[in-house]
Amino acid sequence: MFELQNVGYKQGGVDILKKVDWAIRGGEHWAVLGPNGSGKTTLLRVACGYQWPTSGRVLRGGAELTDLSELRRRMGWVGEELLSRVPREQTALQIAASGAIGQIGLRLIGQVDPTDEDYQRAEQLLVDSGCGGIVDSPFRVLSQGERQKVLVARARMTDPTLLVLDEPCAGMDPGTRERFLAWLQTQLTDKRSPSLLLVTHHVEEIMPGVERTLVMEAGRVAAAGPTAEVVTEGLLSRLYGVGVDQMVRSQGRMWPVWG
Ligand SMILES: Nc1ncnc2c1ncn2[C@@H]1O[C@H](COP(=O)(O)OP(=O)(O)OP(=O)(O)O)[C@@H](O)[C@H]1O
Repeated sequence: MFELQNVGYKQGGVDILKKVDWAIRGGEHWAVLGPNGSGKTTLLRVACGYQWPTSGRVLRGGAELTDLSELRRRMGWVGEELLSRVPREQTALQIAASGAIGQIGLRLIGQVDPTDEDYQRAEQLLVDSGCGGIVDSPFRVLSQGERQKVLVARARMTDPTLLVLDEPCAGMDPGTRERFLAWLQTQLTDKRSPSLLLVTHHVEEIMPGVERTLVMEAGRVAAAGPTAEVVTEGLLSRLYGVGVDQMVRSQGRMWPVWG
């Protein structure tokens, strides 16, 4: 689907990304792990076409990209920055439908409104994600889990081939998080879903459907491949500077017991 070859990103004389090679094929779901400041967000911004690398190549479908907006159109992004820009008084349906016109919520004047078909599609996406009961609720009253689902529905309005979820469980209580992750697992196994990139600091959030993991360390790819092979006690201890006493494996998930 897309490929980064020998990608570097330098800002203010600092190498933020160094010699990154990464290829994502259609239908693959990836987790992206790495300590704070290791370059995850920068990598995804390059991968999704929000910024050019300062060296290396970005390919899509085997051909080198010359137009980043082409890449951006095929990517959906759900993260903290987006969450903070949502107009809180607008309804779940309005927020979801605004994805069809490339906006975060609707402006009251001077814009092209979503069509009736867009609203129907947005409602269907919300219903399919178990949010049928909150379509007319203002965003401000929604739970953290519902907010994430509304933003996923918004991102899916343009049929992205790849969807980035940047720390979607941040701030969720354990019950909300587990219900959200159970829902995410159903999305991962649904053939209609786009490929997913899940950025997280918590290994246990890597659901069984996320079969591959890329690990960033100081701007480089420290490891990439099948999650079960890549995510080991030794790697986690080195990455985070805290020992892992044991890794509990249960129902396809891994729970590190930090020492
Ligand atoms: N525009 C910028 N100018 C200078 N330095 C930057 C810029 N953007 C990011 N950095 C630096 O690059 C490094 C990687 O940042 P990035 O946000 O990609 O890391 P991250 O792995 O996503 O971190 P976190 O887990 O904390 O979100 C950090 O040291 C950050 O301070």
